[in-house]
Amino acid sequence: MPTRPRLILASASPRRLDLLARLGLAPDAIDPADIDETPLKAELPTDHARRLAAAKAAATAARHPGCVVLAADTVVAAGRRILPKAEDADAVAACLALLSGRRHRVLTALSVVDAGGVARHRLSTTIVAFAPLSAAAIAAYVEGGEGVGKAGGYAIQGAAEAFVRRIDGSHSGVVGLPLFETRGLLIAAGLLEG
Ligand SMILES: Cc1cn([C@H]2C[C@H](O)[C@@H](COP(=O)(O)OP(=O)(O)OP(=O)(O)O)O2)c(=O)[nH]c1=O
Repeated sequence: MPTRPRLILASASPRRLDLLARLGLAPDAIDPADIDETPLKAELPTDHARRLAAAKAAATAARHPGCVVLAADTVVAAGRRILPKAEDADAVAACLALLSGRRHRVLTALSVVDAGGVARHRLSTTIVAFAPLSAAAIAAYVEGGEGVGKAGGYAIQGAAEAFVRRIDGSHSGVVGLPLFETRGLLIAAGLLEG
């Protein structure tokens, strides 16, 4: 039986590690790519997510020839607008005020470079509908501190799931690693049985 290639997770995100474990996989190494995540001028959210996931995978794969490398990028988009990773409490409040009572997209782009150096890509798109949020509800969420550092200023895996009226797509995709698409790419890379 051929030996399975080593798996490198090109991500510093503990959430992605946990989600990978749900596929029965533990990476042989974690080696995040350190790339500039600034959107290009007028870059569309889907293009941005795809570009960053591919760049993360390529940067890490260059350091691990002969290994399978998995990278992802999650973007919260309101229309054509890319929401920032909320830097502080004010940014979290601004994101939630923008998302209140409306639908937005959460895009997670995946890139897997296989042991032969072939890159494959997938995009998971999820529509999330938020309830209208009162100033008090936003203040309480900001106070909890969960939204800082998160794309779009919230984390569905925490208290913010209570704001979600409806989700169409992939819950794991919103958290950061869509399991359906990840499984497909890892089967193609020979790391999982089809
Ligand atoms: C919308 C949403 C975002 N997020 C956050 C986590 C991240 O801060 C952000 C996505 O940022 P990413 O740049 O995709 O990932 P990362 O910076 O966490 O890790 P790496 O680049 O090393 O892979 O989205 C959640 O955790 N839950 C959610 O529901």
